Amino acid sequence: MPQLAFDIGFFAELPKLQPPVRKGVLDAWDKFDRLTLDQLFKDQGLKLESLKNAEDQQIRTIRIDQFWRGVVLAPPSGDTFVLLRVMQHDKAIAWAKKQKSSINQVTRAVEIRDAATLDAITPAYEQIAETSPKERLFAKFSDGDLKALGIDDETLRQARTLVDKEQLEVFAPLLPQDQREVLHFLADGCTVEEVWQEIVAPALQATTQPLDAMDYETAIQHTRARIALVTASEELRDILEKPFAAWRVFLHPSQRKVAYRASYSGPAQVTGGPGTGKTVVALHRVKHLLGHLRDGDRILLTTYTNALVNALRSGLESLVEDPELRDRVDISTVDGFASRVVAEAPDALALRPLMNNEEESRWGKAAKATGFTGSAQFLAQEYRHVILAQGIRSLAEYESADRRGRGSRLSAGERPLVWETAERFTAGLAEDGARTWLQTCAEAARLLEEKGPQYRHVVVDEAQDLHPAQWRLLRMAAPARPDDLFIAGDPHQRIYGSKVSLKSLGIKVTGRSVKLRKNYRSTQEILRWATALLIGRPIAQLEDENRNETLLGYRSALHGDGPALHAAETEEAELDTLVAQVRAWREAGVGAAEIGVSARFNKTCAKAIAHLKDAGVPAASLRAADTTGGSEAVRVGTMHSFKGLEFRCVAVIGANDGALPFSKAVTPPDIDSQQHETDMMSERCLLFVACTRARDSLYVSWSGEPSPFLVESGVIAV
Ligand SMILES: Nc1ncnc2c1ncn2[C@@H]1O[C@H](COP(=O)(O)OP(=O)(O)OP(=O)(O)O)[C@@H](O)[C@H]1O
Repeated sequence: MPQLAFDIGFFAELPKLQPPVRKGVLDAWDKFDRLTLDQLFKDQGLKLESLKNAEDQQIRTIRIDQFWRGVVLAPPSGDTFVLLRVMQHDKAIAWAKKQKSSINQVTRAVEIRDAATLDAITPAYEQIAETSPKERLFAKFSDGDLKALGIDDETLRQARTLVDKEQLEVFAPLLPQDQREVLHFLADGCTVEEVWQEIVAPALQATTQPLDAMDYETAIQHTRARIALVTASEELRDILEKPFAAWRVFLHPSQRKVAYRASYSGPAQVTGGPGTGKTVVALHRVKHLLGHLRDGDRILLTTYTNALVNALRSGLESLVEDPELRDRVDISTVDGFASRVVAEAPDALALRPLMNNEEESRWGKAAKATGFTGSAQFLAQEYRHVILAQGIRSLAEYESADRRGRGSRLSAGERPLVWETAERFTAGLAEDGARTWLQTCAEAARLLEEKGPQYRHVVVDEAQDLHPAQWRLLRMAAPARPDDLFIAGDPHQRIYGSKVSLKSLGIKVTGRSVKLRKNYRSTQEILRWATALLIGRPIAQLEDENRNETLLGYRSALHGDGPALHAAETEEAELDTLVAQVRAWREAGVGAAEIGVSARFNKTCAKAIAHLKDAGVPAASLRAADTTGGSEAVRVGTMHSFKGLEFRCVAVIGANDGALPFSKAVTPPDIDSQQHETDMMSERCLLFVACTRARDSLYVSWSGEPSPFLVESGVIAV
């Protein structure tokens, strides 16, 4: 039976296709499903035509409607066809004629390249290279190494002509996708071994069969990272209706390898820069675990904010169809989980959670009562980063506690007074029926220690900001067995001032840790700009705080404009320009809810909402839009609340000196020098997080003096 499969290149263009064209795709798929091979080739409506003067007679076109054509790979044997692109008639014909298909000898995957354009431009680059004083870009790699990574003879010839990364950017979109990635990784400084692990090893996992260079039927089945086989029209309809949901169907080989590994002997970790699909991998891992769950077993899937809980819930709904299976997953913030455990305890007391701004004044009061003369900020941090972090329950434990990581001096003689003040603080809370969130987590961990774990697996997203008390709770939530913890996080996105490493918590992921490098969200231009904010700043790993993380090989295959920057004289003028920018996006066809506006402070967000509304643009705060169903409003929220989210267009406003870094969020160096450094880094990461939420367009503005982060990193001209 013939069938029409779908190439990832088609999905990438899908959001731009109008509904009638998508319907045409569905009808075409239906024909492939219904007709015999002979009928297909004869069908006058479909016109499965080969093209004159084409590079490859296997590349044909089909009619989608009067104006649109599909470009199809139609192998000479087998009956699986692949829809590569849907384009307007003339463009489709021109594009189709230039493409050539092949089967990669190493990865065994089907590849498509723009052979005509590559042939046309390569001689010119060969000439440039001969006279260029620069060393060739891949000079240090032998032909043997490159071939072992799947670089074929044609690409090898082209790669050998390149002298710099700019030239590679010219060739890259024309090359077969895997080979393009191999060259990008090597050009970015990755080793042959790293690239092999990233690209070749996962592809080889999919097959052990010997290669027949003409057996497209088998090769198509093996190209799961780029070619989707759809078995039912409902499934295709669902895919066509959710054009941004390609992640459900296609996983990059490195993503698939992590998510669908049969089993991990202990905790496993996936890291990677923003937009590399860590959340996607976490969701697929949940799907995999659900497929192997024993009777009565359950999964806990956690993240950081309620907005992200909602996103995970809808992600899981689209990935796992069976509602009964989905019911075996509890999705919650870690704090939400802690509250539930505590509330379910037989002698549970209903304690109100303490708000952050209340905490410091309570520390002030406790210090006054005991006569401690240091600052309330010092006490709050000592409690958070030493006492709660180490789960200390007595003066004796505190007296022998390791204060490494704290940059403030405290003599042995001072510890009893600090401890007494901490006891005064907690007693005050208990009298008032209140508890900090971290205390709730600590209490929940204690209860689970008594009662035993509630889950078979725990999957943690946005892991980089969790506090040791939260980790202890998660550790207690599942028994220490294979596949107990699956952890996704990015240390470049730490925005809450803790620098906890898994190693220090006794969670060992060595040998079970994978880094993702390909960004699926933003354009390369936006990424390059945003990553410059962090370049040269050491970022401690999630796994081990004594080792630094890098963004080596981190890149996007998407291209577009870089960020638009705007310096305003006053805040009022800045908000006027924001309105103009949002209007321009709307006029270009971007839906209101696809636009996110982010600022450092709530008050700036409130002003932006008011300003947009006054100008007739629907706008709502992130939280309100979620609860009131304001689906047709521009989303406005603080940079903290933007964590983990994404929008087609993002405006980051108020990037001023005084806002980033915000002095109240940064511990003064004389109170704690190390915490000062950590807080400064968090502020910098906050700007990075906000900017990396953008898919197509990023706009950054400030009034008065710009943030020193923008100036120091050289991303704005001053
Ligand atoms: N294999 C894939 N194919 C297509 N799209 C993908 C793929 N993997 C991820 N994406 C898309 O890329 C975007 C980013 O994915 P995701 O949110 O999982 O990344 P992340 O690493 O968790 O990001 P962040 O750390 O910034 O929160 C999403 O729109 C997702 O649908």
